[in-house]
Amino acid sequence: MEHPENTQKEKASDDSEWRIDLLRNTIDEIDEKLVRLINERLEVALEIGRAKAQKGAQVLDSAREYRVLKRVEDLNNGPISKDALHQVFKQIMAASREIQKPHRVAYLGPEATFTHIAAMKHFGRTVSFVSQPSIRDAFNEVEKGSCHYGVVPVENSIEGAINHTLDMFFESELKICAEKYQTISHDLLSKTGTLNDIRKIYSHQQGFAKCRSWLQKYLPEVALEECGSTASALQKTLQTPDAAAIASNEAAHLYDLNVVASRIEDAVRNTTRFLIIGRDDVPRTGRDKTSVMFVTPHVPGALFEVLKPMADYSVNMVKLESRPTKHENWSYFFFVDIEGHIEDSNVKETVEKMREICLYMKFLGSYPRAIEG
Ligand SMILES: O=C(O)C(=O)C[C@]1(C(=O)O)C=C[C@@H](O)C=C1
Repeated sequence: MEHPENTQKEKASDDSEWRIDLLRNTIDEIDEKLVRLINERLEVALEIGRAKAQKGAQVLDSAREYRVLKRVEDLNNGPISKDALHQVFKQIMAASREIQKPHRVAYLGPEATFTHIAAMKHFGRTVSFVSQPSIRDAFNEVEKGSCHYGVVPVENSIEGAINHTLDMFFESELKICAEKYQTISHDLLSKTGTLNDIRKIYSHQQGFAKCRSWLQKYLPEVALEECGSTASALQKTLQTPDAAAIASNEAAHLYDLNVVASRIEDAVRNTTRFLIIGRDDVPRTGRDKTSVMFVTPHVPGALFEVLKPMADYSVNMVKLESRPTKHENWSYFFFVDIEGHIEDSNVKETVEKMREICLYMKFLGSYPRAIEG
């Protein structure tokens, strides 16, 4: 005779299976509605695209996208997290842009670098991303029109400014259309996702340097093989079941790998700020940043005089950076980020006053202020 406890367990398991099937039917019904609604939304976006094409307006409207994200965030009562909701809507809006007009985005490569990750997070995955060998190439691709936007790093919270990017703004007519903060953190990724399976680790030399203590503590016997890029470390890991790669968490999705361990770097995590460069004038959102570059006259107190209008018009400066002009010894370009949009009267007045005092001044763009993290 069968043990009564066993029959009870079997019955409970049958019940659960039946319940899961039922709930999955409900999910299928919801998915049907979602697909219909997403396509309905895309039809409307297509109409907007036609209207934009008629009046010669650009496809991407960062200010509108910001407002859409803010609105759905305010509507949300959970359980979906704010981040997950943002990701869903960013993908939907990327699909809208794609059917309005497919975009190409140049980024400082190679593939799977943090610039690539930041670009994908900003634009969504449906855009075509074109890897570039240098910051100059990323600017050039957008300037000659083969890409709509470029994504380049501009500063790191620990290592400071990325000088190549700042210097390019002197030569280039491109503007800053948006900014994106990306946490720089390393994960260990493998096919199985299990620490005990790992016999070899592939990484770019920087990955090994940044994660030395963790590797020594948890995988002291494992062979380390340096690769020319994170992309090649990931490719090799895909082909080697007992290997792992050091890369960003997002690279796990990109290469269909599993996370063995997260945040394995020795030092505190740092953040890089990336700029989205293009030709657009971005409308005001009410939560913006404006960037300008200038050269002051060579007289005592000149920098003080140039910055004074900010105090006079109550404008908050959030960054000041300097770079040699390379035309004359000890002469500098200053880069300033201030809060507000060039259409805000106090920002406009400030920039105009500054322009009167400066030897050279260039407006680099007003764009929505990004949230760190
Ligand atoms: O509102 C627009 O301008 C649209 O084209 C629609 C939409 C969206 O999907 O919500 C798509 C692209 C724009 O960047 C902004 C918003």
